[in-house]
Amino acid sequence: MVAPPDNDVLRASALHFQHHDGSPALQGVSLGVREGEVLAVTGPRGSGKTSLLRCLAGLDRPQRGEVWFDGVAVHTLGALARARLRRHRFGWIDPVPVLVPELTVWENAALPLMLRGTGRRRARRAALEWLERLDVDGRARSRPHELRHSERQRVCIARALTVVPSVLFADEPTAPLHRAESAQVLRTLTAAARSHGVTVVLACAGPRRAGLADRTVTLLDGRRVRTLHLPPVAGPAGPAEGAEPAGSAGTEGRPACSLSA
Ligand SMILES: Nc1ncnc2c1ncn2[C@@H]1O[C@H](COP(=O)(O)OP(=O)(O)OP(=O)(O)O)[C@@H](O)[C@H]1O
Repeated sequence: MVAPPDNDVLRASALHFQHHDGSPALQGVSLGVREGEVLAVTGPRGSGKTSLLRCLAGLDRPQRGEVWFDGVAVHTLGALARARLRRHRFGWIDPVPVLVPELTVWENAALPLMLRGTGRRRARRAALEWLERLDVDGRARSRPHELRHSERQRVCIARALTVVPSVLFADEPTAPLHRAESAQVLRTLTAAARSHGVTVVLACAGPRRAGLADRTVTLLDGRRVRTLHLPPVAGPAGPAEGAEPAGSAGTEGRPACSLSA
């Protein structure tokens, strides 16, 4: 097997993924991510954003298709090798903050570094730096239950950045934050990634949050689309006359969706 001959640090080819219960999530998605790029993956709920990020990060294995990272065929790796790859090269942010309740905030943020073998003192210093950037350094000695939900999410973002991963997968990272806070945190995240050469794959539901990205890829029903035009949902009698498409801000109101090649 030979790596695709291009400059993308991460590449997916014709990914097909379905969940254990048979739900189709990805139906032939291909994309490349350049080194240092901030790529936004947008699309409505259920369009496959999380599934795509999970396949790219080696958390799930596609049933068909290939994932290449830095010359490594991720789709062929066993569970242990994928876990090692994630620990050493990738960062992950979930839409809901999950922290170790027994550890303090700084210990949580330093944990991935310590798991990589960095000493406690150095890991603490790095964690505090990132907590400061995310404006939660004042909470460094608190336990997660003492924080507000949005503060816990900032800690999760700091934790993901502390290791300065090669690729950061951020799945709706600002979902628990209100709009102004969300915009500020996204700016911090993308600026930090740019200054440290971190490649970012960012899933976000709406085009507004994708504004800070270098490029946007849109999914609809597990496929990559060029423009998002949601067709009206057909009932037993067919689409309602003049029905409003249940679209996002990017919807132009035409009852069709154009699929990319
Ligand atoms: N654990 C699961 N088991 C079965 N089907 C699932 C599971 N998670 C997601 N799906 C289905 O897979 C498809 C893609 O979901 P996915 O979560 O990847 O989309 P998404 O764009 O990230 O949506 P959201 O914005 O709601 O997170 C949807 O049809 C969804 O219902």
